[in-house]
Amino acid sequence: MAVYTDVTPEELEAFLATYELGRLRAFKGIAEGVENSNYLLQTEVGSFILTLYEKRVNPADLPFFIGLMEHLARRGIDCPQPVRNREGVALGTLAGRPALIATFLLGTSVRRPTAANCAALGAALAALHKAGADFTGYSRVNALSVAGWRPLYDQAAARADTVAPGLQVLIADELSVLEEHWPKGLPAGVIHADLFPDNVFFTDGRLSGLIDFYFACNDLLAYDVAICLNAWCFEPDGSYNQTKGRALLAAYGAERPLGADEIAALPLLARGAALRFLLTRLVDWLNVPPGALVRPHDPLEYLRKLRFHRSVESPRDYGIAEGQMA
Ligand SMILES: Nc1ncnc2c1ncn2[C@@H]1O[C@H](COP(=O)(O)OP(=O)(O)OP(=O)(O)O)[C@@H](O)[C@H]1O
Ligand SMILES: N[C@@H](CCO)C(=O)O
Repeated sequence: MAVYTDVTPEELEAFLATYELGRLRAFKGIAEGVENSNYLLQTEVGSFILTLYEKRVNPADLPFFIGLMEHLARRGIDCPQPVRNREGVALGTLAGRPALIATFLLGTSVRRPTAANCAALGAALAALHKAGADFTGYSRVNALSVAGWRPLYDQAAARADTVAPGLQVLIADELSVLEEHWPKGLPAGVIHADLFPDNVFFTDGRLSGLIDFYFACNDLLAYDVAICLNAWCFEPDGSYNQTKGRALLAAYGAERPLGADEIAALPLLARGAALRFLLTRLVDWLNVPPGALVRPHDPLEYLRKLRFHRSVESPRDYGIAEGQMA
């Protein structure tokens, strides 16, 4: 995350007094991430994460996110647990923002995922999809699926070529193709939609937790797989690592076999996922708020990934095993 909204110790102490978490011992802003403001809190009873929701989070969606984290935890998924205040309410207001305290998960994220990490991630993603299947109390449309990309393009188009020559036309072309051919009718359910390595914790080499559910929504399950192929299976030099892709896809498929229609759609879904992150990164890159403690992500990383997906000829190029093809 990042810190966009400053909180004073007095404000925080008054907020904490409404919870059964004891007195505040220490707190500090967390620089990682780009979306919301996050603080690590130490209180008399332990460590917690305080999140203040920023621009991309619609307050109306917060009951979905909070309900989902509670549901997944009940289904055995290791994820942060919203902490309820003395009145039994999880969501509060602090420094003028919607605010949530959640449990702190142990573990660290990996910077350079190995094939074994990718396999663990694939299995955890499938487990998440299965655990989300009976989360029916709330639903949330994916605001950052294909219908949401053109508005992002419109925000960035005029200045896109300042980031890379020719970028505006490339995105416009890609958008037209994806809008016309985006798959319909594939299996859908609750997806995480942002399960990057920085949102997955490992302890002693074992996957120990998933965080950051603030893009979770109801969408195509295979789109979540495509997001993870983008986020986990490329090397720093921009090349796709088929061994990592194979590990991720095989471990996912062992828990939740992909259908032939989902496999056939993978190249297009991966293109869409690359465009989604290219667009949000581009908009953020062009609009860093003055004074914010944030490091914007490089949009061009996703331009390179998009180019790879455009060159793919078959789902086999991602490492789908023969046995997984119909
Ligand atoms: N429940 C938690 N337990 C432990 N650490 C956490 C927890 N939630 C967040 N963090 C820490 O805060 C950092 C930022 O959190 P998070 O990834 O949710 O932020 P974000 O702004 O939504 O980021 P992103 O750019 O991934 O969308 C994480 O990298 C992690 O170090
Ligand atoms: N995971 C995203 C940031 C949060 O949406 C990215 O790397 O662009």
